[in-house]
Formats: sequence, structure tokens, C-alpha cells
Amino acid sequence: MASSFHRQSAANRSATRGSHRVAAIVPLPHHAVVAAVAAAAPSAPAPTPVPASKLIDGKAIADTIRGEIAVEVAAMKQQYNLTPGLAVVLVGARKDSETYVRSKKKACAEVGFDSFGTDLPADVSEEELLKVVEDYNADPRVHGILVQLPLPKHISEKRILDAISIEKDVDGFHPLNIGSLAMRGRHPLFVPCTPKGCIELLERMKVPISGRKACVIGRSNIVGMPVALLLQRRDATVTIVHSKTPDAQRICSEADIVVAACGVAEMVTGDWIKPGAVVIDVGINAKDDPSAKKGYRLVGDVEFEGAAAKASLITPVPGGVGPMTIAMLLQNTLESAQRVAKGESVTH
Ligand SMILES: NC(=O)C1=CN([C@@H]2O[C@H](COP(=O)(O)OP(=O)(O)OC[C@H]3O[C@@H](n4cnc5c(N)ncnc54)[C@H](OP(=O)(O)O)[C@@H]3O)[C@@H](O)[C@H]2O)C=CC1
Ligand SMILES: Nc1nc(=O)c2c([nH]1)NC[C@@H]1CN(c3ccc(C(=O)N[C@@H](CCC(=O)O)C(=O)O)cc3)C=[N+]21
Repeated sequence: MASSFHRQSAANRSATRGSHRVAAIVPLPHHAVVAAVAAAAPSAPAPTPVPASKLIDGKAIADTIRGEIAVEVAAMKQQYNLTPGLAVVLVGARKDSETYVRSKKKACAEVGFDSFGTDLPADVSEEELLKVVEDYNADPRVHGILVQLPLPKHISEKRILDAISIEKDVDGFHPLNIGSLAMRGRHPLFVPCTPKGCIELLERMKVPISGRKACVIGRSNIVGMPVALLLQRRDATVTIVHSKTPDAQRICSEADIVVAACGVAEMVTGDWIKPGAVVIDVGINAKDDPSAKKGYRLVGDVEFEGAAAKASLITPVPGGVGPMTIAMLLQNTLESAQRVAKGESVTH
């Protein structure tokens, strides 16, 4: 049906120099009108689907990694009688944070980890939160501690994150971890989860990194800067663009690999993408969508359809980097438990 409408309108178009309104003024056969109405409802015509061969299926890759982790956990229980444990601390009742924390706990259960959780009210004092972190630092059942961000305004994020014992900092946010990432010959204890997930996607998709031009859009401590450092460690030539960069679009359009982490919904359009580039979209933004059950849907920092038309490979949102972040959190927690099991001392 849809194709017959397209054929019909194409025929009409030649007589009217491309105006789509022709469909309304030139009588169409009944079946074409039905197709036109279907195509117009509920809003714009559906875009051409992105071929599966272009998609980086982060959810499937994360599922594979979680399967690999579950095997390691079972072996560790056998060999060392030790179960990895992750503690997740949530302050306040932000809906998105609650959702993430729930999925982290579920992911722990699925791979056979113990999970510990502390939910605190939004008005908890900094001292009380510090006490929770210190208790987890001292608890031998806990190999990883994650304090869900953002924290309420009255609490110093820096003070809390600095209090997490470096051997349990599975988020990899400690300055020593980031510092090690920036130095040749050094290896951080934990690589931050989202940046690690981006690299894992490139590696599992066999995307060459060495010698390629990469553009990272964003320079935050938790995504942009560490992802740029990781790409650079793998011998990419990396340019970081940020909110004060003039001509970010032109710079980006020269890159073979683009990592978008600017926190601006659908900012990176097709014009930013060099034909054949690989696009990793870290962004998670809620966009109003009355046709969606929840009234919104998730979109990335990349305008997906336009970028996909240019890219050779692209991550979707949801189902791209997000699930990898959780898989990498599990992997970091497993590594932490393995260090304990093997009695490895922690040095930088
Ligand atoms: N999938 C996942 O697991 C995760 C997803 N996210 C998502 O990733 C995105 C980035 O997160 P995060 O790094 O925490 O965000 P931040 O807001 O901390 O940082 C955004 C960065 O983008 C830069 N930026 C902002 N506007 C522009 C612009 N117009 N042009 C170029 N650069 C710009 C900022 O520049 P400047 O430094 O100059 O201000 C800043 O460096 C968000 O969409 C977030 O929701 C985050 C964590 C995990
Ligand atoms: N200490 C700390 N560490 C974090 O790693 C951390 C944090 N705080 N605060 C918030 C951000 C955000 N983040 C995400 C994790 C998973 C998905 C994810 O799984 N997203 C799914 C969709 C989930 C949905 O449907 O809502 C997807 O993209 O497919 C998204 C975002 C971790 N963060």
C-alpha cells in the first residue's frame, strides 16, 4: 500500500514541481488515499528504517558480557568461596535515579553478585551519608561502592566521592583513577563505566581505533574526558569539543569515530558526521512524545535518523551505551573481588 502511494505521488510530483500538496488536489484512487492517511497518522511519515547492519546493539553486547561475568562468578565461588558484592547508595527520590538503581540491583542478582543498598532521604546530612560510605568501606562483603549521582545540592559530591575507598571505587571517579588514565605506563585500578563501555563497543564491533581521528563532544569528568583519554591510549588522534568550541560541527565532521556526550538532546545532526564514520551516542534525554505510553521517549545527544544515514555504524538510544554502563559496573566489581580473592595489593 505504502509503496503504491509513493509511486502515485511521484508520478504526480513530476507535474507539479515537487509539491507534496498535490496529493490533496489531484484525485487519487481509494487505496492510495487510505495509504496516505495511514502514512500521515499519527504524525510525520515513518522515516526509512536504519538497516540492522549499521546498528551497534549495545543491549545484546551487554547481555553477552553479563553472561561471561556470570561464568566467572560461579568459578570464583567454587575456587575461593567468595561472592562479589556491590553496594548502591541512593539519596532522594529522583525517578530516573530510582530506575537506574533498580536495574543495577537486578543486574547484580542475575550474575550472582550480592547487592547491598541504602536509600536515604533527600534531606540526609553530609555526615550521615559519609558514615554510610565508611561502613561500606569497612565491610568485607562489599567489593564495589556506587553513590548514585547527582546528589542533592547541600551535599558536596567531591567530599563523598573522595571518601569512597579507592579499592572499591568501581565507578572509577577517583582523581587517582583519572590521573592514571592520563599517564603513559600507568593503569587505573578502575576505568569509569560509561567510557569503558564505549571502548568495549568499538572493540567488540572490530572498529579500528589506532591511527584514526576521533572527536569527543563533551569534557565532563565522568564521560567526555575519560573517553577521550581511553581513545588516546589506543592511539587515536583525539579532539575534544565542548560548549566554548567555535565550529564544533566542522571539527566533528572530520572524525572517523564520534563520541557524543554533550547532554543536549539530538544536537549532533547528520551534518556533523563524515560519511562512513562510527557514532557512539552516550546521551540519555527524555523527549516529550504524546504517542508514547509514558508521555516521553528517550533520545540521545545524536539526531539518530540523520546521523545513521551518514554513519557506517551507530549506537541507538535506548539500547546502546546505557546497558554497557551497567555491564562495565559489574565487570569492575568482579575485578575488585578477584583482586581480593587473589590477595593482590593495590598499587598505582
Ligand atoms: N548512557 C549512560 O550510561 C550515561 C549517559 N549519560 C548522558 O551523557 C550525556 C553527557 O553526560 P555528562 O558528561 O554527565 O554531562 P555534563 O553536562 O556533565 O557535560 C556535558 C559536556 O558537554 C559539553 N557541551 C554542552 N553543550 C555543548 C554544545 N552545545 N556543544 C559542544 N559541547 C557541549 C559541556 O561543555 P562545557 O564543559 O564547556 O560545559 C560539557 O563538557 C548526557 O546526555 C547524560 O544523560 C551520562 C552518564 C552515563
Ligand atoms: N555514580 C553514578 N554512576 C553512574 O554510572 C551513573 C550515575 N551515578 N548517575 C546517572 C548516570 C546515568 N547512567 C545510566 C546507566 C544506565 C542507563 C541505561 O541502562 N539506559 C537504558 C535505558 C533505561 C530506561 O529505559 O530508562 C538504555 O540506554 O538502553 C542509562 C544511564 C549511569 N549513571
